[in-house]
Amino acid sequence: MIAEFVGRRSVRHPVRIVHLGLGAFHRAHQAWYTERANADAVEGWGIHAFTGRSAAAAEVLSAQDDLYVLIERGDVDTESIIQSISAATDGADGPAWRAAVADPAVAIVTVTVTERGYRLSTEGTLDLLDADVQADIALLRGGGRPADTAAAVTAPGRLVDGLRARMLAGGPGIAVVSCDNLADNGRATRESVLALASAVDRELADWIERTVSFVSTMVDRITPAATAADRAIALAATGLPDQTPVVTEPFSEWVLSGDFPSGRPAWDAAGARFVDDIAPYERRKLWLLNAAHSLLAYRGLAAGHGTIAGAMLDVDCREAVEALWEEAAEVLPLDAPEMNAAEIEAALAALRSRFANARIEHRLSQIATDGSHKLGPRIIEPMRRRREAGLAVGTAEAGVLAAWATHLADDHFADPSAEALAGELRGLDAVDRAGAVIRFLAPDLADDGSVVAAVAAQIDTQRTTLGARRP
Ligand SMILES: NC(=O)c1ccc[n+]([C@@H]2O[C@H](COP(=O)([O-])OP(=O)(O)OC[C@H]3O[C@@H](n4cnc5c(N)ncnc54)[C@H](O)[C@@H]3O)[C@@H](O)[C@H]2O)c1
Ligand SMILES: O=P(O)(O)OC[C@@H](O)[C@@H](O)[C@H](O)[C@H](O)CO
Repeated sequence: MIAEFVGRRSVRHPVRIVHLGLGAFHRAHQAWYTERANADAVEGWGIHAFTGRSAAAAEVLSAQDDLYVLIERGDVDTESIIQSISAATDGADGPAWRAAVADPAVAIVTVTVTERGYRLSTEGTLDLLDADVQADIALLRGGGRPADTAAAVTAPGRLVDGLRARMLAGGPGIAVVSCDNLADNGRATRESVLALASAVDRELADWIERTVSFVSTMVDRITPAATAADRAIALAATGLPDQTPVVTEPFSEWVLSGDFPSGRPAWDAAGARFVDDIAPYERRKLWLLNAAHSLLAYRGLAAGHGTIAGAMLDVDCREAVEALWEEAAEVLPLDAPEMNAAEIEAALAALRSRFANARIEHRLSQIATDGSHKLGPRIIEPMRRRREAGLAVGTAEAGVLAAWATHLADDHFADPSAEALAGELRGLDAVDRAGAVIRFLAPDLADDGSVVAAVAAQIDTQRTTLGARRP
């Protein structure tokens, strides 16, 4: 262990939460809520965190006694050392994963594996044609003693694998809590897990239906990737040579809906809210914050900006964001106790200030990744709601799809699921590009001529505007 970390831990809580996807966001959000809930608890909750794709994050954290520095960055930085993670392991370690999920003391599995990690098709169901999903089904059908076999590749595969180990061990009920930016993320996780489990073993699928609760959540805390400068700041503030500090904004929100059959930490004491219906909260967040992030990513990159705060200084981008918010607000559901026009105005006021925080360097290139998985819940859903309500297609919403089409056709992009579409887009005129993008993201809207026309018009307008701005 790195010498400076020796003796810095004051407590190691027993593991009662397993996490899949050991990234920055988990450590800024769920681990932070758990840390705060543990502060006043007689019995604390420890997290055993598993990586999603590579072993690196677990190796680095283990070498630091599973401690890290959280830098909350507002007008000034506030650093704290987080101790709620009790162990960190490579998610490809099948036996360790199964043992962790099967442990009867474990009551919760939290998940942050990115939108793409759920392996959903554009219809929002598990993509059974995905080669990795097929490989997981074959692996899990292979039988043998689960403790000995290799790890599943996909997140749904890993969940099914872990839950099967729990079933075989006669384990009690457990809550699976998705913390990714998907619409109705609990239902999406449940359906993916059940689809995969059913393809493996009917008895297992029945056990999951009876025993496992899938909790839906709205999660919010802007957490960009940390930099080398942040490592130096963590060292200066704490004396710890943290190789993996986390930088986040002071704001945070967590709304949860669902059952915890084997208990949970007092996350509510740390500010989380438990509600009956997640939809109003999740739509408010996806349609306002995340939608605006995607707008700024594609339009901001095209205009030469690097960060959210930088793009918000650009009048064209800022006006487009305000227009997008107006379009979304017209169809936001107002049927939760705290959800009314005043609450939406308050959320927008907070967003204007959060997006302007230039000390949070949220790279547009990070947000621009995997648009094919992000634009459905962020842009297509509110656009669909507007059409269902008989409203005109929002020009700002259409503008995000136009900017994405241009991004795919002209720029380097990071979105493996959109590679075929990008090839198709090159060389098409605006109307055909718009049609291809809509057919890809929302086949049900492809016959809506107004949608295609609005996106095509935005492709032309953005080309002209950007052309005029170039020196
Ligand atoms: N960063 C934020 O501001 C923020 C805020 C709210 C929600 N989130 C959610 O958390 C997710 C992760 O964000 P982050 O900042 O921790 O990113 P990160 O890059 O720091 O970590 C991503 C984690 O997901 C895993 N992962 C990536 N692709 C995967 C795949 N295909 N299958 C399984 N695991 C995979 C990685 O191994 C890693 O553990 C986001 O995609 C989003 O859904 C992030
Ligand atoms: O994290 P992603 O890749 O799903 O999306 C990028 C951002 O829009 C997102 O991370 C927000 O910062 C976050 O959802 C804020 O709570």
